[in-house]
Amino acid sequence: MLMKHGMPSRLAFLDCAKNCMLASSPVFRRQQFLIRSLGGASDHQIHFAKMKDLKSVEADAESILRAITPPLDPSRHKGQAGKIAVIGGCREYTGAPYFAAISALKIGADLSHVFCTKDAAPVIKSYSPELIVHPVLEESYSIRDEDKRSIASKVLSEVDKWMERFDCLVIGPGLGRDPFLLDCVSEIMRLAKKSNIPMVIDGDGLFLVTNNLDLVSGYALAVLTPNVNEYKRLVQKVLSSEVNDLDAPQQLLSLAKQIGNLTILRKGKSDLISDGETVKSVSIFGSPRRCGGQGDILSGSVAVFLSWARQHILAADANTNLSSKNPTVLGSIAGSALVRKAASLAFLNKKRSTVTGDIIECLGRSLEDIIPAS
Ligand SMILES: NC(=O)C1=CN([C@@H]2O[C@H](COP(=O)(O)OP(=O)(O)OC[C@H]3O[C@@H](n4cnc5c(N)ncnc54)[C@H](O)[C@@H]3O)[C@@H](O)[C@H]2O)[C@@H](O)CC1
Ligand SMILES: Nc1ncnc2c1ncn2[C@@H]1O[C@H](COP(=O)(O)OP(=O)(O)OP(=O)(O)O)[C@@H](O)[C@H]1O
Ligand SMILES: [Mg+2]
Repeated sequence: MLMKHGMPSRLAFLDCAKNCMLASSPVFRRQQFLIRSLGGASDHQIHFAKMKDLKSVEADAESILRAITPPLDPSRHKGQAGKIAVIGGCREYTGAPYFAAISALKIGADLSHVFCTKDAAPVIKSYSPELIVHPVLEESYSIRDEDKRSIASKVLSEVDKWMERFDCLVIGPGLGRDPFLLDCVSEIMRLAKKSNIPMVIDGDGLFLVTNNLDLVSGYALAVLTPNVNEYKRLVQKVLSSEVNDLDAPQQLLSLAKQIGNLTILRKGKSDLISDGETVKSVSIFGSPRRCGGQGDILSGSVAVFLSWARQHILAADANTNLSSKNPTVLGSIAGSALVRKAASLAFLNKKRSTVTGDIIECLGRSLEDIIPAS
């Protein structure tokens, strides 16, 4: 029924208007109720059946958290519990990289770095003396065209000096979308891949990789953590289709497989995690507050747990008891579960006024409830 330029015909328009009126009429709603009572499969029932499938893949997140969280052993030295670097923070956004980096420390990482623009650095430093902040990135507005090449190579060498020390990078919280800055970050990602450093990619990092899939394609140590918008863009780009909520696990599996078996953590009412081989869900009760910044806590948390899962798997050799031995999946499950638990605890205290900082303050206690420090 489409005419030239993809415009619907008048007939189709009338049909659609009739259906809308029908759907809202009391007679139609009563008919639907009768069909449901008599056993006809309504959309709701089909949806419920799929939700039941989804339940069967619920991860045993607490066991994973217990298995991969390292003991507080006095013989360990600084750095062994993890060194994380967040690549993000620009003129507009200074909160997001701070949330990601401080969350990593509050969970138990030893060192947390932030690589951000020169403008953002003093602001992020002023939030916390705990973070190591490198003012190395540049946006187009602050440089001349003829200087771009030399500045790009300077940025890269500044980050390269540190690269081998990191257990995981978080790419994207508050990064912005400046083309020059994103070109530099693409090069940083290529460096990280060469050194086999895991990467959690979030926020504007997802904007970058959705348009440049080669940056992560086939890299098993990458985790993408899309929110609803970011997931939609990824599905449209990679699968050339729309998001299918009725078959969410299957679609996520195809997406992860298609990009080359990296791990995707799809955030939502339940978080879904897939590496293209399996799909797990984390449905622990979280918070009904949707204040900005909760995804940033998650990206920093996944980075820490991913590093711990890698250490655990290496140390435990083949004897480890975990059903998934993919550290990116284990790290995603652990991060998702802990952030949701912390969000629910924060909401218990603060109700409607819960903000991201309140959730960060609950990370420690939430982990303590699962695996006490002593
Ligand atoms: N306190 C902070 O500093 C926070 C910063 N945040 C950062 O904010 C940035 C955006 O994240 P969101 O979760 O809001 O992103 P979303 O993709 O969910 O949407 C952001 C907004 O940008 C619009 N948009 C979509 N495509 C665009 C494009 N190509 N160019 C310009 N605008 C576009 C969307 O319509 C939406 O209104 C990320 O860097 C993220 O990390 C958030 O994490 C929230 C907290
Ligand atoms: N409807 C929901 N119910 C419960 N928890 C949710 C819901 N939606 C998201 N979450 C949880 O909130 C956290 C952040 O997800 P969200 O989709 O808000 O990320 P985001 O949009 O990237 O956040 P940010 O503002 O940091 O960019 C995740 O831990 C996710 O599990
Ligand atoms: Mg986000």
